[in-house]
Amino acid sequence: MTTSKTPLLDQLPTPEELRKLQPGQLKQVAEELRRETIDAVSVTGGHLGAGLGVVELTVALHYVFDTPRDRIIWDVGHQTYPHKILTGRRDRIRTLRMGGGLSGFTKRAESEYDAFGAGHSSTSISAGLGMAVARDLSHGNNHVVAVIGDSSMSAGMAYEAMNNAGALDSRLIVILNDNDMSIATPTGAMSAYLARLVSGGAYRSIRDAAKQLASHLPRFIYDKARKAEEFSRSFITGGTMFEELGFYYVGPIDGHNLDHLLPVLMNVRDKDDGPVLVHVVTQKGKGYAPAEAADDKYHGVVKFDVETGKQFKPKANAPSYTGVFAKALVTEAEHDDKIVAITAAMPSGTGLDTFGKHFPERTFDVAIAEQHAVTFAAGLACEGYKPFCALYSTFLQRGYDQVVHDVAIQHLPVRFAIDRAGLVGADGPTHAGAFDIAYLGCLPDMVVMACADEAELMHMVATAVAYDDGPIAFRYPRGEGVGVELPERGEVLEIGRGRVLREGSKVALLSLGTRLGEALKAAEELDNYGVSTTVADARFAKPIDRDLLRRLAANHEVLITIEEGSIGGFGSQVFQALSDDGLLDGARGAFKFRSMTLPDVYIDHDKHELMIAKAMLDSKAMVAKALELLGDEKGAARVMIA
Ligand SMILES: Cc1ncc(C[n+]2csc(CCOP(=O)(O)OP(=O)(O)O)c2C)c(N)n1
Ligand SMILES: CC(=O)[C@@H](O)[C@H](O)COP(=O)(O)O
Ligand SMILES: [Mg+2]
Repeated sequence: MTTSKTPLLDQLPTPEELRKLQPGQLKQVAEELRRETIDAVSVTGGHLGAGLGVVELTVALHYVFDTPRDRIIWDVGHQTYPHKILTGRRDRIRTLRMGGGLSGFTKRAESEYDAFGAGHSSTSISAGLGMAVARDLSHGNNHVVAVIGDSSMSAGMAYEAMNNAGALDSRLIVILNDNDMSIATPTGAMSAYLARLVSGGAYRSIRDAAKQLASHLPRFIYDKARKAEEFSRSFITGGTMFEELGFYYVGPIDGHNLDHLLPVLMNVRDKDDGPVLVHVVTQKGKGYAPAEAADDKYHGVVKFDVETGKQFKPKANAPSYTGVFAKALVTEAEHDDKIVAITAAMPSGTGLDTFGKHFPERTFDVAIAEQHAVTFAAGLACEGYKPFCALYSTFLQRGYDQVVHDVAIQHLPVRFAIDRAGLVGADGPTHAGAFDIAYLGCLPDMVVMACADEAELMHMVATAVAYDDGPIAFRYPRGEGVGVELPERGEVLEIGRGRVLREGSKVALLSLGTRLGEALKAAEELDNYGVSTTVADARFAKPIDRDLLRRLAANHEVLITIEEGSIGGFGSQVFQALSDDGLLDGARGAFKFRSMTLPDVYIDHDKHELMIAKAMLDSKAMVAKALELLGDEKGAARVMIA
């Protein structure tokens, strides 16, 4: 009979059972929960460090609060693997981030314990305030708790929410999970401020003594003492900014010590008025030596050996697009001292950590503040610099109004290096770079490029450096390139000019971005059906190469565009151009145009290649589409079932 490594956790399928335990048993629950989390992520990969840092907090929250009736909202949601194990999903935790398996973030459709979906940071307080106000409007009495990290607290949205919560004086609990970490080392004044609060030893001891004394006094004296205590606090620590925003600040307390966590959480739970912020200090990667020792605290890991912590990183067959971008930008910056680079708390993810090693004074990590990053870049561009704003496609969505209002309308030459464009695999729909072609292509005066491979990416970096007539963006996917030979330095491309790679006469496949490889494969396959196929690489989603379009429309029966982007993107631009040029006015059936895009749905996480097949954007789907348009429906059907 195998003895379980988690005997107590085995008896806790949901928080109901957890809440029946004695407080003294919770330490063991936390130990077992940490062990289970490490073991699960060792076989799935995913976000580990953040979850390890909130094991005790997770246990304490589900013990003190009547979840799911009391709402717990986790910011970003990458730290919720322990939460998922405790809330009825332990049996599926080893399907994490796999096709058909658990999401790597909170997801309302996945569990009633996931009060709010996440993936992007700094949304928890806004969502929590919404739920608190809804409770008050319907005369409810449940609690609402938002758990937000120190870096997620650096985003403007968090302040908008706290400002409003303070003004409404809503009963809302915010737990600031301060592990002094983001993905990389923390940046910004907020981090320094929190460090001051945490290190204010004098503050803690005086305040603790005053609290002890005050809690035994009659209410009216207690209120006076509380005012005095706030004065002492403001006197000692300059007043917590959170209190200036209308929050009652509690802390900092040790977020790994259940003897501290439980009484404080019970107190704030039973405090019946206004917003409270509990400042807990934790350690990212806590309790797992390889994570504690790592610079990134094992923020994001692939499968690994539990004993040694050694990650099983797959051997790369080609350089990553991110790495090629970073190297190309370094090369360009060696020739142009006006080039500066901006990241929003993603230095390693965007490759700007590499750029920063070469040009530290020209590299800016603005923390999780994409809106600020864009307008900060606009300011730099006003003064003649060449700012490369390197953001994931999905995170650029957070700064969209700034792109329109502060950059495009003012024709400012900001360069947008859009990483993680297209489907991103395990992170799923919250992180998909699905919409950038659509949301940028509709902006007057915006140039939008998409590279077909890593050599093309180098050319686009060089083109962006040279282009000073307004904003320009280039998109590239997560992961490895295709393994093409790389030039020493990128060549400047002619704006708005595509290229033909294969000449045919019946079908034209006009690809944008990295679908080109599959388009060339499709053309080879169509040869077997006697269908002569042209393959062209658009290179630009905007401005459209109208000459190329006219040529393809005039010389082929069928034109198909392909892009790893949503509806409303490149295909729509092409449709607009074809119709404007009267190229769709011919006799019925004379010329057919179709646009292959991501389907108009949110595609759940899976391996990238499986998501692409599901999205019908692989070579098989292209062949089937061409045959269908040529009237060979049977051939098309055969292709799809093969
Ligand atoms: C809007 C947005 N920008 C960037 C990210 C990428 N990101 C994911 S987690 C993370 C760091 C979060 O740090 P913190 O809030 O301190 O949580 P911790 O990982 O330390 O627990 C970042 C920048 C994101 N999820 N959302
Ligand atoms: C939680 C979060 O938003 C980031 O950690 C993101 O998952 C990183 O994505 P990549 O793995 O593509 O860099
Ligand atoms: Mg942190």
